[in-house]
Amino acid sequence: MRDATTKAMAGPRPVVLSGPSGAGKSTLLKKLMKEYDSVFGFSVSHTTRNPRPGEENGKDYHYVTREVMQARIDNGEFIENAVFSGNMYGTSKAAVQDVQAKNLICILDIDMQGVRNIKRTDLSPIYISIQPPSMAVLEKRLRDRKTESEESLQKRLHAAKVDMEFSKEPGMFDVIIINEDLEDAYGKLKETLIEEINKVKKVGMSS
Ligand SMILES: Nc1ncnc2c1ncn2[C@@H]1O[C@H](COP(=O)(O)OP(=O)(O)OP(=O)(O)O)[C@@H](O)[C@H]1O
Ligand SMILES: Nc1nc2c(ncn2[C@@H]2O[C@H](COP(=O)(O)O)[C@@H](O)[C@H]2O)c(=O)[nH]1
Repeated sequence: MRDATTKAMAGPRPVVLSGPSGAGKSTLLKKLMKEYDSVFGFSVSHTTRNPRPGEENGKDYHYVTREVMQARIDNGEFIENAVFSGNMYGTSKAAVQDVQAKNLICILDIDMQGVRNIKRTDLSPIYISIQPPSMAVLEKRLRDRKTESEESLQKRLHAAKVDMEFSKEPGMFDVIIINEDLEDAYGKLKETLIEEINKVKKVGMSS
């Protein structure tokens, strides 16, 4: 998995947001990208899952068939890939390079398998885990989101238990943020990233 392609274009340090499905990763990263649109760029992953209402191809994900995804993986186009809740997901080299070429902070929203795989690359991101306050709250958020079938919901809750244990492994994450109150969690996320944000802003002002 060690790969120098993304390192060659190194600019600001990328950011990995991970944590259980439903913990609030997308909610937090959308807030961040809205407030700092000229600082962050989202690494648009590929997936074989169906788009949810309101999601856009090329913006939220690149939606592909299993055949296309597998062919691209076999062709070495991905930095990491994983199967989550029965669907394939992956970060392409192009997704990261597109953001890095603009000198923006590249944000990856990936599961724990992705975190393990990214740790074997040269990307060297800041690793942040977004955690729910409890499994009960997580289940309520996932149910209220109304995006999952009962089967998918159960798979995601099972993965969440494993994920929350995994996040306790020493050194796995630079920062763990409990997303109970959204504004508090967002404040902690900004605090964690403010140094990198200011670096990018400074370069933007001098160019
Ligand atoms: N602090 C919060 N308080 C209450 N609801 C929240 C909070 N943060 C997020 N939510 C809600 O919880 C649901 C799950 O959030 P979100 O979709 O951002 O999770 P996620 O971690 O990105 O999930 P996935 O990995 O499945 O994409 C959403 O409906 C969102 O509006
Ligand atoms: N390893 C990877 N995981 C990814 C990637 N893109 C998203 N994800 C993770 O999948 C689950 C489910 O996402 P959802 O959009 O179907 O709810 C979530 O934990 C994401 O973080 C990827 O490229 N690689």
